Amino acid sequence: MSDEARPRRTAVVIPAAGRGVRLGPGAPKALRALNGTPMLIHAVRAMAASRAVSLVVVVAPSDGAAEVKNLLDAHALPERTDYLVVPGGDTRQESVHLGLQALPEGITTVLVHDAARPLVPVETVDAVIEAVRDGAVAVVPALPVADTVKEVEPAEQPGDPEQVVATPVRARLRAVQTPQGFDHDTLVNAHATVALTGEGATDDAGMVEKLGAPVVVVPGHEEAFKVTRPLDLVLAEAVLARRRANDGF
Ligand SMILES: Nc1ccn([C@@H]2O[C@H](COP(=O)(O)OP(=O)(O)OP(=O)(O)O)[C@@H](O)[C@H]2O)c(=O)n1
Ligand SMILES: C[C@](O)(CO)[C@H](O)COP(=O)(O)O
Repeated sequence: MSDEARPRRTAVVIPAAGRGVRLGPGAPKALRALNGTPMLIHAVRAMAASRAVSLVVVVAPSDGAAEVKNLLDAHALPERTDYLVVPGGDTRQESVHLGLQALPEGITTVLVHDAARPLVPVETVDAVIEAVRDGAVAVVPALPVADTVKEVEPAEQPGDPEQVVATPVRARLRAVQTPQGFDHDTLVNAHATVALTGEGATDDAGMVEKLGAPVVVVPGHEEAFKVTRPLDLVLAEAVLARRRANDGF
């Protein structure tokens, strides 16, 4: 079968194995509730809302795969989408790598989406998928940066102040979100390469950049923010309350 005739199957890997240290003590972050439903379930629903997504691979805390399987079984999820759960690793990068290894043959487009970004709208998910299907090998949703960003030299001694070394031009900076979208073989190759060199990256597109491949930007969304610190939980609950109020009219 020629490449053009291959059916285009899209899978999402959801790294959900983090502890959520910055959120404070409690259950692993992905299992914390937002409006009574675990953050992970919101994130899975956000991905499965796209009709293009046929498989969701959840990368669970290494000691919590059974609990996550039970959670997925207990919540109503679209029938057109299949779900797999695999145990995660010590870093986000390792967890995504383990999720990629669980993908079956025939997947052509892969999205990687943080469980910690539970409220991303389906329009953003579809825009990422469309850009990959239009030929981009890597796609990131991104927003302009609101604050001025400084590059600093870390303090030499604990307690010493950091020194500013540069102020990048803000108009050229973007805050990148997830889901990030990829041609399957490009992402698998990028992860294999960084695993060999030992070089890390804080997002998956960063690994593709290390291969020298182009990364395309599509508009991100304010509601795709990452739940990282306690105040983000307050914002997430407020977004959900606004959605409920809008649905009510
Ligand atoms: N070993 C890890 C670490 C992180 N993640 C996932 O990567 C996403 C983004 O990471 P982040 O927001 O940094 O989550 P945590 O690592 O849980 O946060 P913290 O650094 O505060 O502990 C989250 O969905 C998280 O569950 C993962 O799957 N495996
Ligand atoms: C992938 C990511 O969400 C893009 O902004 C981000 O890099 C994750 O970083 P974290 O340190 O794991 O929160």
